[in-house]
Amino acid sequence: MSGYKLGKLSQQLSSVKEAFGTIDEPPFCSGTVPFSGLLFYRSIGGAGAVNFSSATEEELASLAGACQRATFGVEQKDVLDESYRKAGKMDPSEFATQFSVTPDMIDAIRDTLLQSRVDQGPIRVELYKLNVYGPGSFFKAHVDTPRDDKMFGSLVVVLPTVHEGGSLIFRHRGQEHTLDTAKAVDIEHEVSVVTSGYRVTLTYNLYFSELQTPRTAFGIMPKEDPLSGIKEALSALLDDEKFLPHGGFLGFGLSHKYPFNPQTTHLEHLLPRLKGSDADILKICDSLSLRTSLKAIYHHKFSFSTRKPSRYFLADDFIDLDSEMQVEYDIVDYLQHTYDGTRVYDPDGPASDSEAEQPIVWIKPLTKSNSFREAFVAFGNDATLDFAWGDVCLVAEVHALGKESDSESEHVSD
Ligand SMILES: O=C(O)CCC(=O)C(=O)O
Ligand SMILES: [Fe+2]
Repeated sequence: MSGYKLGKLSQQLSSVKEAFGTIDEPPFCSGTVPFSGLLFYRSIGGAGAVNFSSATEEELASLAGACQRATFGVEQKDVLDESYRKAGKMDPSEFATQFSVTPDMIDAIRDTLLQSRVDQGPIRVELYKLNVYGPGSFFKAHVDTPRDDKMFGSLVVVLPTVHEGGSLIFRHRGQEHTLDTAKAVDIEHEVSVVTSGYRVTLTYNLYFSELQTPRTAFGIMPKEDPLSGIKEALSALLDDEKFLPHGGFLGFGLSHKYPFNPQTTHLEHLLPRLKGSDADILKICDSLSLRTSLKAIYHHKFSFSTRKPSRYFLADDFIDLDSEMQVEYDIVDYLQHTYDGTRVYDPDGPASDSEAEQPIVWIKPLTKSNSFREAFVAFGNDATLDFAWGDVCLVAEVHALGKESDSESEHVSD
């Protein structure tokens, strides 16, 4: 089982990786819709209104004056720090607007962010806040915290006012994008300093309104399956007897970020929540009858100092290392001796030296989009606090040649 190398298959594997690379959806989209209506709000001792067909500086200054200072979330707490976020906020109970999100806008979001390939069910849109960014306001780079596990993104509507600065800037895969109106999901973004005027936004949270079950979803089937080419490429690779002849795993880094708590979340409950291209991968693997599951993948922090960790532990669920008294081995060895899971190595990396390791071929590179850190007491010369780094990834099991790939055979050992 040890020492498997990909060798001559690299060409075929590259085309499978390339095919999977094409299913990633953009993490944001933008568009413009006309609006010239009114916004009413509660102010101290009365009410105010702004007419967005011709909002004046004075009207907007009054709206800004009726706002509270905006906070932001850090580790599940709301924090006020004007060196990080300087803006006004108003809760939906304090205002009413004639602006509404139309079904057309929701369709555009579905088509772009979710790509309509997987039936993700209806989208629920909930007004979350009004924000006013006056002169000198900004919001430094951050990633939004999903309100719950059904939230998949947010919609920011920039109302028509005269202002300069205040661009929404996204960073994704090393590229920077600047937008005026946006719908963002789980990627880093910031609002640049407003240099003059007032930038007024309405933010909506976007949710899947039902529990998502892409595995059994019954939706409108597209005429032609857009994933068929990818399925064929993967199927050809799996049929090649030189590919993982003794079995192993296909690994898929997740594109999206999911809300979870390693102490309380079970990975099997997260599986039906996969969205967009992550859900597509599940669909592709299901269609080829591969056993697919989410795994918590652990490695030691020192692995981060080398270019790429070459050994990991694939755990069937999150492991609560805080409750461990002390860990005497290398964390990957320790986990393997103590928990359900498998030690894996990348056949592109250094050769495996252990019979107990299985190869994992990364069809989509492991990402850090769902990484977490677990503290434990390491026992060396001294007992010191140490960390294991974990991430969540999707894996599909590839069975050894000549073995059935259905779940009946999993109890057969060799
Ligand atoms: O105002 C914007 O464009 C985005 C604001 C933002 O990032 C947030 O509220 O989390
Ligand atoms: Fe944000």
